[in-house]
Amino acid sequence: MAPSFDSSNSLYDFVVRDGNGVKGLVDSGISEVPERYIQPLQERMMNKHDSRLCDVPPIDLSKLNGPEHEKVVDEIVRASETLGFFQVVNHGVPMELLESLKHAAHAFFSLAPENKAVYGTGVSPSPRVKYGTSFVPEKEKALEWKDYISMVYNTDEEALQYWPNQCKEVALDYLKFSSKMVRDIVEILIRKQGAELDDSKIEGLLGMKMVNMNYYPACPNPELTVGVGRHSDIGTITVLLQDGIGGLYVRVGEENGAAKEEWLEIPPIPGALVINIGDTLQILSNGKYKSAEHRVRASSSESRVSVPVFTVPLATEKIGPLPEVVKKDGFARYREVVLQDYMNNFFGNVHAGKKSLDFARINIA
Ligand SMILES: O=C(O)CCC(=O)C(=O)O
Ligand SMILES: [Fe+2]
Repeated sequence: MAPSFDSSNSLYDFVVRDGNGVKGLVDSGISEVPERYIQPLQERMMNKHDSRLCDVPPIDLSKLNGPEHEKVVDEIVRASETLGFFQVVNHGVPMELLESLKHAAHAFFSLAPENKAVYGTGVSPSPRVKYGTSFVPEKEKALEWKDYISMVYNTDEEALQYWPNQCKEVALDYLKFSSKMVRDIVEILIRKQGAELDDSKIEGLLGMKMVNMNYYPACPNPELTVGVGRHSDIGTITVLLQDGIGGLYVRVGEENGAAKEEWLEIPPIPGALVINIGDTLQILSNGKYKSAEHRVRASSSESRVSVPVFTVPLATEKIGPLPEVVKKDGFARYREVVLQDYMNNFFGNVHAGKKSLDFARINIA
């Protein structure tokens, strides 16, 4: 018997406060998306078959170590300057680990609600581990159809002590195996802007790492809601593992020649990882690299999981356009910001496309 939520508040309490999440809502037997999840018309995502697939072939990262080095560098730079999204293969993360990560995500979200709720805000045994739902539910008019667990890396010991048993080992391995690729790509992109950063500056830019596991339960009316609303990520780059269900879309902007707003689907490619540029690289490059605006459609048939690793500068780091680029351009598009302030602004507001960048933007008359 499906529960009746006689007010929007009782639904909010069930999903958010009591930690049942969207998964709990679906498991309770609902047959349609509750009012609280219905997005305004302009944010809804139309039928899956109405949009084009992004057909750019994945970039083979192993070729960075061979005679085609420059060609691969160009592919990475070009993708970062246009869509801000690309896929990579031969990336150094073992295939079996990718499979284990998807299983681990399902294992964690299959736990009984009370076993996930122990990682909720205010009760989690570590401030660096957080289970939640939607993005900032206390501020959102319409909630997002997603539950997540987020794990910020500090030390191995801490991760093994506090991250959930169902996923801690694989999440830690994933973070380690992907770190080299993240560093290589970020170094390539910075060098292409004519800047040489010393090791300590690079470490500062890559200083904070967070692994998330996202869970999007099968949804009775995917056309009325969103899995994740339009946003850009705030860090340097994000590495994302998606399963085979699909539903990740990136916005093609006017700068890429689109006449009107268009969203391309980033198709699941077995064994590939998705890379997207975050706000930090857009700011550092004075706008040359495009932090990608993206969103996720809920799926009607099966639950979907995705596992991003976010690489973000240290909270104390000051981020501004690289002096070499400002010199070439003759002006700065962004002011220098302290990353902690930038994050507080991002996590304190609902998803709203690339509005997060306004926090650092200098309005040029
Ligand atoms: O699930 C996905 O494919 C993307 C998720 C995402 O954009 C995020 O977690 O920032
Ligand atoms: Fe994202």
